[in-house]
Amino acid sequence: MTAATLTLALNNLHSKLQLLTHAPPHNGVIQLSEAFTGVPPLAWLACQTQLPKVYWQSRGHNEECAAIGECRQYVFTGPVSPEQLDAVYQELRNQSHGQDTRYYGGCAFDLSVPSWDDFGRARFVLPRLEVRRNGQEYRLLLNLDGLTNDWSHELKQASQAINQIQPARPLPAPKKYPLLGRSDLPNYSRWCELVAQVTHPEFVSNTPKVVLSRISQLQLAEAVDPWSLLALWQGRNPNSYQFAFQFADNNCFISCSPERLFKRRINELSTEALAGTTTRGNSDEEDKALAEALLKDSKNSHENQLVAQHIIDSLTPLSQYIGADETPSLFKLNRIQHLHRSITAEIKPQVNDLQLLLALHPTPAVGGLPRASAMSYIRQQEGYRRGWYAGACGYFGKDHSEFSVAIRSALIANSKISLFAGAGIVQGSNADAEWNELENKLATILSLLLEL
Ligand SMILES: C=C(O[C@@H]1C=C(C(=O)O)C=C[C@H]1O)C(=O)O
Ligand SMILES: [Mg+2]
Repeated sequence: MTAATLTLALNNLHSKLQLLTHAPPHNGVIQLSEAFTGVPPLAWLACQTQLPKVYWQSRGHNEECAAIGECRQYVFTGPVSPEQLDAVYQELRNQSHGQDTRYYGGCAFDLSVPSWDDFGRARFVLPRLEVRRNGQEYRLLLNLDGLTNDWSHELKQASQAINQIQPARPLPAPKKYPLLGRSDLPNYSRWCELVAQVTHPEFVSNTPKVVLSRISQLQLAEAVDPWSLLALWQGRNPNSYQFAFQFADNNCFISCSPERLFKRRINELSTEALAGTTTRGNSDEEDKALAEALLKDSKNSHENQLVAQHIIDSLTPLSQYIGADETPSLFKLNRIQHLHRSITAEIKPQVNDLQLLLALHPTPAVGGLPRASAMSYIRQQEGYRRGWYAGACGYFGKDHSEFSVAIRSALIANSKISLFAGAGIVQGSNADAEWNELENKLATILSLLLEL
């Protein structure tokens, strides 16, 4: 049997909805699914008019999802405790009734401080409609809330969502934008002060690592299309995650992050320590020399080792078994290369995704060590709100869950784009070299946006 086109799949969903007119089959989420021939998910999503919009592509490109609208949404704008998150998480689990439902979303870098408007400190969406690709197979999914006390309204909403689907058009051609202004916070001189403070021997003896970061706000001459920009970014770093969250008009968070927070398949967990950075060479020879120097460098090895050890310590109480690469290998990106250690674990049967998320996030790759003192320093000294930058973004599902660390990311509001970059500061860090590391981490996105 050949799979249906998108139009046919939408019609089939409509027909399935008609069969549910009288009552929901059970008191949970009801998921309708149709196989179809597929559409390019990012281009399709760019054309949709319903919010929120969520895009997710796994590292390795095997899984991709474009989702729109909401069947349910959980937003925490104020202070949120692990207990509150757990209560919501348990509710979601109980409603899935064995179906392949996914809650997409994320949490801010620091749950204890205000996040960005429109995003919240933590936010998870069960989308109304999803295009999901697994390898070459596409499915169109529709979620319905069977717990509602107005089922006919729920059906009407779902049917409207189907009717409002727009056909996919190709993404606008890539273009460069004239730069009207740029501001960095912290600026270079403040950065030097901060690095001096956190590398002071007395400070280091209590807090061996703090990941300091910077927001670079660019004012461009025209509005940026987040979807085209993400597609370009994806082309440059295919071995990264790509994701986007848009909850309000003209405010979209995109990321092309190399870093996995965790991936769970039933009880098999994969995570990693990605920390330690150098540039790429202009020739194979130079690239190899830079790689070898990175592998030998004690400051970079220390950055990576602290992350690996902390992840192992945090996961040990939650795992039956845990294993990690003893020595780092290289993770190469378009303009930089990192040190990387894989960590795998078999988690204990009663351990859930929320426990994993809270145990791991934020890792010392983006926060520091010990977590509490590094976070407290960042909160007091960094001077801007990180919001979802360096937060955890991804999805919770039944058998599969995956989260990435939202670095190499940008917040786009029309012609204003905020870029973020951080660097792990440890004993032996030099302010100039770390400032250059920030620049190197922005090199790919800047080369896509600006005529350089
Ligand atoms: C914090 C960022 O990256 C992190 C810091 C790194 C480092 O200092 O070497 C490397 C990878 C990430 O763990 C970022 O890109 O914003
Ligand atoms: Mg570094």
